[in-house]
Amino acid sequence: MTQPLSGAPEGYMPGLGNHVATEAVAGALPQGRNSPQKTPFGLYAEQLTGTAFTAPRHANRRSWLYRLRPSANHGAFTPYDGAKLFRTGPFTEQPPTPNRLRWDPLPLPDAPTDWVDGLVTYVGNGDAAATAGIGVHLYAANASMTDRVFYNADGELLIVPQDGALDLFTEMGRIHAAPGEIVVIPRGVRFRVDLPDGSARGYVCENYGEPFRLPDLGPIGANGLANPRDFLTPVAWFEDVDRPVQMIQKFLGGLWSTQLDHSPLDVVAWHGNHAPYKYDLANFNTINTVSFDHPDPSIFTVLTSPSDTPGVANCDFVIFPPRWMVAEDTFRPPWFHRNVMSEFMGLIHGAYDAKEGGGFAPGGASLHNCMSGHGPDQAAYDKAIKADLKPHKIDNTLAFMFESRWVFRPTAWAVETPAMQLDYDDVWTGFEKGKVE
Ligand SMILES: O=C(O)Cc1cc(O)ccc1O
Ligand SMILES: [Fe+2]
Repeated sequence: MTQPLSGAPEGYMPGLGNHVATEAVAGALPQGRNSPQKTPFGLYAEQLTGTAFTAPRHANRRSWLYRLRPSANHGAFTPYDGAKLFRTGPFTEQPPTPNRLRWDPLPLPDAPTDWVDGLVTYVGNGDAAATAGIGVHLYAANASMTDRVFYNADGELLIVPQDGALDLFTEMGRIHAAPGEIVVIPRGVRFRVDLPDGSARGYVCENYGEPFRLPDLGPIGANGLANPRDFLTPVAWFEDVDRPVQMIQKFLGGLWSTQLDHSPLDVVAWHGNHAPYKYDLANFNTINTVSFDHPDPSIFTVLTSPSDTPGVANCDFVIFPPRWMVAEDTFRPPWFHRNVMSEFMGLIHGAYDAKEGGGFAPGGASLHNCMSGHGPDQAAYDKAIKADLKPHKIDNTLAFMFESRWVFRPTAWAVETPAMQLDYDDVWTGFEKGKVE
């Protein structure tokens, strides 16, 4: 097995977007060419692309997989009737709403439910067919995927565990992800999810658009925010399993299933740069003011999916990690604002500094769409204007935001569930009027 380079835990290779080569069995990887006439061990060579063949080199993503059987080796797909709350853009179930929405955490299911069936779509935007926009899902699961594998033809999946770790067995290797880490599974990569803690909850950003990449750093310089070497890609791993395995895919919103007589997680070796990866958000190098004012949260961008307009993201994945607050003569929490970009937020643990009055709980979620006024609740406001502005560490907290140029539309489930808080607007009532002489 390829051993990781220095610094990475065993089983992972450090770096993001690198062209790597890895084999689970020595000698499985063809040398010097991608598709030799005779492959080692009679493995089947297959190219998996994440971008068009002709995408510019800096954006081009593809990998070569060497597997026990060609992945074309399956029968017809028929409609799959599980995962009943999993939705895809265009989102038309509900009219777009300018209302600010907030949800209590998603309860764990009563019946045995695995990661795929436990996905619940809250909001989304764009259109998977147009390769623009994102779907935002939460999952609550209490069963591992046994003899079931999933892949998504509609986009990549950025998974944010909130409660309970995930063991992801992918075509390209194994990833263990605990709350505080994130995982990205590229479009098309097949995987199943085990729940080592027995149950799990978390968030998923399904990205129909340009794959996530690191943001440019501009005047910050060559280092900072999420550093490339902290991203971890698994080494090759495979299972040689000859028994019935159900393969589910999502294809333009439709869920389809087919039965294989083997596990499709049978890639013995691979090379390329289209691969899953994980990242521990604790490694984020947080940059903030050391003088005054509250900078825009774009300084907290971990990954960005650009749109075709420079600087205007299809989706930015932004975090609000533990950090020192030192700003002088400054209202330190998020200010009141109305944004052109739309914001979906979640909380992994702790409390969020703009909401002191309760209601935004770990596992909960909120939506503030384009031009919807929002910001600190009254408790956060009152505390901040009275605060003694000593250096203060905001600790034991981890919130995040999926921010998008496209307005989010809720699903029917999201506005009908009792988890939606009907009184969210009230957090901005009761502010005392300013007194003008
Ligand atoms: O609305 C939010 O809480 C997210 C947010 C945080 C911040 O520090 C500045 C702007 C912003 O939208
Ligand atoms: Fe905001």
